[in-house]
Amino acid sequence: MYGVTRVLGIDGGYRGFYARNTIPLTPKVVNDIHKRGGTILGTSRGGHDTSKIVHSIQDRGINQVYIIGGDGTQKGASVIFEEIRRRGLKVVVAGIPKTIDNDIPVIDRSFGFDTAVEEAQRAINAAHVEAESVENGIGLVKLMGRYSGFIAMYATLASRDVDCCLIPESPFYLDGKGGLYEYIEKQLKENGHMVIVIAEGAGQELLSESMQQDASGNKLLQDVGLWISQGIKDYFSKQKMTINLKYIDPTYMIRAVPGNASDNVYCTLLAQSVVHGAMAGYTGFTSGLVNGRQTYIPFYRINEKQHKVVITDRMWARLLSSTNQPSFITNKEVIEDRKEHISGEEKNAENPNDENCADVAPENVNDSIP
Ligand SMILES: Nc1ncnc2c1ncn2[C@@H]1O[C@H](COP(=O)(O)OP(=O)(O)O)[C@@H](O)[C@H]1O
Ligand SMILES: O=P(O)(O)OC[C@H]1O[C@](O)(COP(=O)(O)O)[C@@H](O)[C@@H]1O
Repeated sequence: MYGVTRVLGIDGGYRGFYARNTIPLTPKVVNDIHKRGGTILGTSRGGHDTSKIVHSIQDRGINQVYIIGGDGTQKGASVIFEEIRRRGLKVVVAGIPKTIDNDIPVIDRSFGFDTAVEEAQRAINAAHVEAESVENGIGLVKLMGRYSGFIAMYATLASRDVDCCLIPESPFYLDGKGGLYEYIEKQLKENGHMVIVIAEGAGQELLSESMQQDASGNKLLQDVGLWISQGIKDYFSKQKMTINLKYIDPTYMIRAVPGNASDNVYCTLLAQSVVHGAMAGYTGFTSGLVNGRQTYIPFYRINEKQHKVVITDRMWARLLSSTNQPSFITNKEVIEDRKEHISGEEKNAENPNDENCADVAPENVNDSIP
């Protein structure tokens, strides 16, 4: 449509700009990639050297850069965009949101999320079958989600076999009245089995803090699944009650599957519209669906904050009423949280540019660069 003759793939994330050879991308090369998991380009953490990246873009004569990744990647893209602007180059920088955690704000969802929720059903089903087959069976499934519990929340809502869903946004406690152990005991006494879903970032404040980071600076989390399995076993052993706990960690198996039909359609839509935006001369934006509509969102809006489950919102309330689990929070905390949320919304209403991306426009490379 646009008569482009050369498309280069950057191998292995940001460091691939300056440390690796490029991969020529032709229609033949990319024809089947939606049927495979992972990435033919490779991925990495760390290695964002802005100056070297922009030098490489200049040296190779690249005039449009499309960057696919999560919140860290979008931040990196924004820094590249600023440097390109500072150097006065006529190069478009556009982002495509990709993370199964769904922690990118503004957009309806990032691609891969829907697939992850669907694939998580297999693990939850297995946990349910195992738990139901034995006396006092507990099936425990860990799902991804460092800071945002969307996969756990949606997988729980979709399955309806889950009795308790624990996410990073909803602090919980273990012992005493209203605590997790009391709830598990009640469920086992009433139903003889139960299924728990836990997001990898849930309850991290209860574990000893890890000081380790990955190359991108993300904190390396402790395995909350193993930790809570042990806690549950210890509790019931003290209660002299026999339980059968099966812990399933399907996290990388879920991340490695090919996208489902809905994610494939979403990718087509994102890919086509990001190219149309770049060809129209827009730059410094991420492409994404907002309330079902295709939009171009300036980097500064995408990078403002992380998208998280709001535990005083309806979706979490729906989850609580479908699992019947305790909310682990007091009324006072709900009121405080709600107040905070509402005051945030009011602030945005006063300044719609802060929250409504329809009112903010990305830059046009032809206008902004001399
Ligand atoms: N604030 C930042 N500025 C520049 N580069 C960043 C920033 N945050 C992350 N990056 C880079 O973005 C890449 C991806 O970030 P990472 O956090 O690993 O994954 P994700 O994009 O999935 O959140 C890494 O190469 C990392 O170095
Ligand atoms: O491959 P790694 O480095 O172990 O990544 C694991 C992390 O990647 C994720 O799947 C996605 O996180 P990011 O979006 O930050 O890359 C997390 O849920 C998980 O903690």
